[in-house]
Amino acid sequence: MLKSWAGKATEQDVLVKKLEEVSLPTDDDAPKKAPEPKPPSTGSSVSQEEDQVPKAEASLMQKIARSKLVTSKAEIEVQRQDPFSPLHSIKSFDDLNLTPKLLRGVYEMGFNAPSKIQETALPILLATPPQNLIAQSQSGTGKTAAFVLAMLSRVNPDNNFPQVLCLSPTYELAIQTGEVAAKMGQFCDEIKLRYAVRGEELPRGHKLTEHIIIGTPGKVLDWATKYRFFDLSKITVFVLDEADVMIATQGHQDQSFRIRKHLKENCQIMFFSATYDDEVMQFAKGIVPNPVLIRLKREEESLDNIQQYYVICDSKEEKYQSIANIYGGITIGQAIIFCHTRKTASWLTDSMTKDGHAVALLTGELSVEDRINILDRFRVGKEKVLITTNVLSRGIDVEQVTIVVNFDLPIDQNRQADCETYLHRIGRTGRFGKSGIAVNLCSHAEMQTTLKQIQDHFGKKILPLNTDDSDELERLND
Ligand SMILES: Nc1ncnc2c1ncn2[C@@H]1O[C@H](COP(=O)(O)OP(=O)(O)OP(=O)(O)O)[C@@H](O)[C@H]1O
Repeated sequence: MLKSWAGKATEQDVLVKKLEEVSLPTDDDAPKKAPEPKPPSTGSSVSQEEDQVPKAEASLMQKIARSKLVTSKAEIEVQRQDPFSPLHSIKSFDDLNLTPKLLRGVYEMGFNAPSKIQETALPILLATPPQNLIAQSQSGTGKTAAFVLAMLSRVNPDNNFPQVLCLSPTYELAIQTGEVAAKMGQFCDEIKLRYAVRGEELPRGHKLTEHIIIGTPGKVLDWATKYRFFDLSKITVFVLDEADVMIATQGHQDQSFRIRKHLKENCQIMFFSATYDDEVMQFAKGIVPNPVLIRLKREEESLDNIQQYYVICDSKEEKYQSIANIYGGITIGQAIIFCHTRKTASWLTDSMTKDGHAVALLTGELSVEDRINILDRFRVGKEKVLITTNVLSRGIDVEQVTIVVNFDLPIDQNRQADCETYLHRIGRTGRFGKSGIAVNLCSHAEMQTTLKQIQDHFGKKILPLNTDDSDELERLND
């Protein structure tokens, strides 16, 4: 068993328990971020407090709640700086020349074949000479498993000092990565791991002997440069995980750059992110010289098997009536209803419960553990309807969902249509080639503005639906 010297919880249960005790994100070595300024209120139904959870918390929840690998129709796009370097994709973990113990760990985890990102990334990560990599693919596609495998296989256990360094944006995400490393390396007794996270203290003058360090930037920087517990110039593999979350945690960019400056030129650098906007790219470029760039191409076809409708409703009571009609008129597998604020979500939950429906409410004020319990109940069908906010807009698979209702249309901070969130929300239905229905409840004014922006963005017509007409509703069953 790979030894973790952190003295920290290494079991999922314990971790989840611990999460209850800390309010996230609690990475206390990161300077606190000032709250985002709230957009001015417009007096509409979306003017109450929005329900946004911090990126780190959302990412953690996805990691813990995910039941399996996310399958993606998107293709991998590879951009290489060096067109002559050998690059081939592998179809089996056996092709990677891993040590037998490591290979056993991989199979023990139930990984029969590499995922798409792993097929492409692993040959690059394990190539000789080592190549730098910037990889982007959506959450749940197997990035963590890919770089953890690379980290473990690059360790030289004869050298008893830190050689592999992995930076995570928060304590909890660092522990999650360590858990994967511990599982994958369960037969590699000789490899040792140490967490550099808050709560871990070492006596002055201590020299680390563990091979892998997984930690948060502030703590790692302190350990390496202030206390000299280990030598950054001896690091041969440097992994930066969750770059998009890292950027959202103030101070981490700067600390990561400072760590980076101490690394030797030949240190292999791997950079992973689920999203890839300009800020992430800037960050990546500052850290990774001459990288191979791989990314999952954007999925454009995701709306194809979803019938999209809108219903004109000028008050929340009218919206409620619409939902009641839909509920009475069509055969629903399971439904998710998205509201913009916790307040609306609670009101809707109370109203539906009073009318005798079994509904569940999932909002950001709940602990991560409670949210996961609610999702688990919904997954097994204990409730047919899940009412939620943007807390759940991305990343969670529930295969039985046949209808998604936007009680409020998704808008961004500038009160423009948030097309990405729309895609993620309605992408909760119609998964794996099944057809799904998305119903948007909106006012006349919103139909002409936000809904039109969404329609134009995706180039797909959103049709009117009269929920008072039972024949029309009946036709949705076809
Ligand atoms: N080759 C594989 N075969 C089967 N399951 C896999 C494979 N690779 C990863 N998984 C599983 O799929 C899930 C998602 O993998 P992983 O956490 O590596 O994804 P990720 O892209 O890092 O996600 P995130 O962006 O949330 O960190 C995990 O439960 C993991 O155990």
